[in-house]
Amino acid sequence: MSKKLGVAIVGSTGYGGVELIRLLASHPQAEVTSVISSSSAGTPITEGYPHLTGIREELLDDVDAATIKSKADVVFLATPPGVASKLAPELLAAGLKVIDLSGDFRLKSPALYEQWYKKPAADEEHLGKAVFGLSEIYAENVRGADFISNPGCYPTATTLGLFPAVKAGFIDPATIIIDAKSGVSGAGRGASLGTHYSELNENLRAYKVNQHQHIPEIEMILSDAAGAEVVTTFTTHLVPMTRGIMSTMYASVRGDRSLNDFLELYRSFYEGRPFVRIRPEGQWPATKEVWGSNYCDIGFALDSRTNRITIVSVIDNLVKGAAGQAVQNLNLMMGWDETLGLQFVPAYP
Ligand SMILES: NC(=O)C1=CN([C@@H]2O[C@H](COP(=O)(O)OP(=O)(O)OC[C@H]3O[C@@H](n4cnc5c(N)ncnc54)[C@H](OP(=O)(O)O)[C@@H]3O)[C@@H](O)[C@H]2O)C=CC1
Ligand SMILES: CC(=O)N[C@@H](CCC(=O)OP(=O)(O)O)C(=O)O
Repeated sequence: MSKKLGVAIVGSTGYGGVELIRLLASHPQAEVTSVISSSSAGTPITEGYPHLTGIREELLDDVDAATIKSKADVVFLATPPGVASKLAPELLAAGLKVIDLSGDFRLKSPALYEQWYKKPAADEEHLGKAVFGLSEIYAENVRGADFISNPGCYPTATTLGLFPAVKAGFIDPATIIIDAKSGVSGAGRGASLGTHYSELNENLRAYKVNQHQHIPEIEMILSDAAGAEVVTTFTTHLVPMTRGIMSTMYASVRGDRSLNDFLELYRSFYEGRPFVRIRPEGQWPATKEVWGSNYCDIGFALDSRTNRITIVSVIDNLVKGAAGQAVQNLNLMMGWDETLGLQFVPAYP
């Protein structure tokens, strides 16, 4: 049997990192050879994650480029904003391929990053080198690349739902309004006032209204689809559930289009892309229907009274929104079938 590709995970003690461990455990061509922690090196990962007992018993490694290179060929960075901007250049210089799950390399303008993330941006040279990996849209750029910037969870659900209609001119981009909701694992493992049980349970709250760091990322993708600058309204809500994102999008339809025109457009746009599933008329996707899987499910309704389209797009934030899409990008980078290690049936109910 041929040797598998060695993969290291920085931030393996976080939710994105531990989801990478789960997905890569059944990957036929890649294996995790180093799980890394900046704060708990030398302790077993099972201390923080007993569900990995008997699956990953080794000790956590320290963050060190030379050690990572001695154990792996590809490194995933599942770290908070502001870490990859410093670490990725060192890892690339050591000869590693890098897939960054954070927002550090998505926006190409340092000023825009600093405006929305309120942190110093990565250097312009590396911002220019990072390939933005929204897999279904930019697969051609990802194939053969060495450095991938994985998209955000909300931008993935939102732009997969909007891109074909904007690109085809079926909707007026200036009229788009995006109403998005996320489960709490989207905020990572660290506890905070807004995410602890009694604040979250039996509650629904809007947050970061008009200030969310994913707004410029969504606008970057929609502007690419439109071929002109698009600005948009995007409101996020925290839902008392663990996993899942639903983006509900509204826009005015251009010209005389039927619902069937939209269904045909989307089916043809995503033909051969197994992780996007277009729902038939009248069937609305729900977050549970993609739970634990790499699917993005999209449903539509056209209101003839207002001539507005409603598009609902759902993903699992930790899979298609983070670790799953990162593995999909690994597959594309390596020239493998993009579904390797990702053929999970959603866990239902
Ligand atoms: N959760 C989600 O649904 C999604 C998350 N993302 C992005 O992915 C990244 C990871 O998110 P998530 O896993 O949820 O976050 P978590 O907070 O759960 O985990 C982040 C991990 O990063 C490690 N870390 C912290 N500081 C450093 C450092 N200076 N150097 C190296 N490692 C460090 C920590 O582990 P340790 O202390 O052991 O080093 C921590 O466990 C974030 O940028 C997030 O925005 C993107 C899409 C979706
Ligand atoms: C529920 C929740 O709090 N979600 C986070 C998603 C953070 C994230 O994934 O941030 P980057 O993609 O920018 O790294 C948020 O809304 O900020």
